[in-house]
Amino acid sequence: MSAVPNILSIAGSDPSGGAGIQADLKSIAACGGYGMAAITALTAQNTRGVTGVHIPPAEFLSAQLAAISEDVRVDAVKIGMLGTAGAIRAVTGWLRTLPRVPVVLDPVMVATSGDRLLAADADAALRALLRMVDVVTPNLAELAVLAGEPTAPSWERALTQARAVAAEYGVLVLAKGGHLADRRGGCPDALVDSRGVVLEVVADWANTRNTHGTGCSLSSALATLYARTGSWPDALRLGKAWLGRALADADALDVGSDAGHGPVHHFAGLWAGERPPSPAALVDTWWDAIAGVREDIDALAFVRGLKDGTLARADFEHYLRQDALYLRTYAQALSRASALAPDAGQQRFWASAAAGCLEEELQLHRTRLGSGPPPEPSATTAAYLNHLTASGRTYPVLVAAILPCFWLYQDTGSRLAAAHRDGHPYADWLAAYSSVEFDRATREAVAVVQKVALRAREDEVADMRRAFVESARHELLFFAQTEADGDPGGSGAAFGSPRWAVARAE
Ligand SMILES: Nc1ncnc2c1ncn2[C@@H]1O[C@H](COP(=O)(O)OP(=O)(O)OP(=O)(O)O)[C@@H](O)[C@H]1O
Ligand SMILES: Cc1ncc(CO)c(N)n1
Repeated sequence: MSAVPNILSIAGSDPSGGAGIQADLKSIAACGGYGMAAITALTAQNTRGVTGVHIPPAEFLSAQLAAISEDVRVDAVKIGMLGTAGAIRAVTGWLRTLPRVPVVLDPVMVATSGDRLLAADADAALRALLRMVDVVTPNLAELAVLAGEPTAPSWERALTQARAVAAEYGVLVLAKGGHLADRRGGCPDALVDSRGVVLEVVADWANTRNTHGTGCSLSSALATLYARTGSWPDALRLGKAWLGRALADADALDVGSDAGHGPVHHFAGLWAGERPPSPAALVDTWWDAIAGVREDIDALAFVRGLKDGTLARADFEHYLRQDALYLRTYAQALSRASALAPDAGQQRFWASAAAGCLEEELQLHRTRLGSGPPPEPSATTAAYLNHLTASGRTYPVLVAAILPCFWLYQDTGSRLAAAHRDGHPYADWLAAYSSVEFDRATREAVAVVQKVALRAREDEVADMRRAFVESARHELLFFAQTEADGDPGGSGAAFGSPRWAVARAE
């Protein structure tokens, strides 16, 4: 079987190319699918609005659908403008003839311009169709119609409506925040089931008028990326990152007059040399890839001794000496990430992490280890530092290599924290790595790396993942180097701050 999924759009035509099947086919191609289109309606439309709608007989829609499914394997379906109750019934009837296929329904009722795109008597038919789909992607106004309420005045209310719709129709609801009046936070979208939010993704607001067809584009991207990943949350993460790029570069196109809303740039990433959004770019899959390393860390005598307090002080101090040395070069890697960062938010995050890391290193020396000369790096420490330095050639690979140092310590620290009790000889260490500040810094670091990975080319993503996995292996070896150096050293003073700074990237 080909790795390229066959994606069918059942939707209306927008001859100006920004919405409808034209947007769907571009989105499907940009996201790595083979696009097909069964046309429900012709609109006469441009970036300023809809001037006419022509709907062919529903029987002809049925004929198009039958022609496709008699011949072509359909891996996912996106449904957009349906126009009439007859068209909806044709689609519902056709879906019943198919083996199980993932379906995304964008319940197109009105265009961005305010023009009506669904007949008033089609409501009941649409609700029947709703029960047959996997995901429905209403904007705020459409969500309100489906929920039978006024348009939500707040995002919280929209989420409540989404949950009610999910429960009533047995679907996932993607509530979209593109029309929110309150633009103080980012632009939120949330995948909601009958129990509540499954995944919320908050995007930066794109400062552009060119948002025509974003709804069509996102729903086709979701269908395509679901066919490629088998996961709706993953499809949403990838689809939103792709749409964000298409919105950010929308003004590079010159389509329509200033009075209208132009299209987004579906191929912005591809034309810049990137590959279609890749499931391998999801950092959660990297985390899964190091499950064995994480198990090995938990099983180390050093980590078990740290947890229950039986670890020999000399072993702990040997580790700390190497760690102080490590942190000095790690801070240089963080500073280099700051220097290479593409925007001020990321620049600031890495710079303050570097500063926090150096403070920690000084504190380690002063309190636990006294003021003796720095030790020689062990072979293990040197190997890890060489890897970090070698990863510093490009920003994406560097930040991927930096990440396990945050993530594995936060993960290990939060699990060891259960052992935290008065009189524990390493209580200060346990507290530092399970602090809320360190949790927050780690979340932020993961989010930054995720953002970078989703914008990277496929070969860069592969390099990032390799660098991440290699750093994780070095973390394991680093914990494992517990041979004592014979010097009992300092006095068990407190770690005031966690290992890294806690600034936020945005
Ligand atoms: N200015 C913007 N900046 C960032 N994201 C946006 C912006 N406008 C819309 N989006 C995103 O675009 C997608 C479509 O959202 P929206 O709520 O506009 O749906 P819609 O009304 O169905 O779209 P359409 O404009 O095609 O009718 C969502 O993922 C939303 O978050
Ligand atoms: C054909 C068509 N489908 C959907 C929309 C919604 O944006 C539109 N404007 N035109």
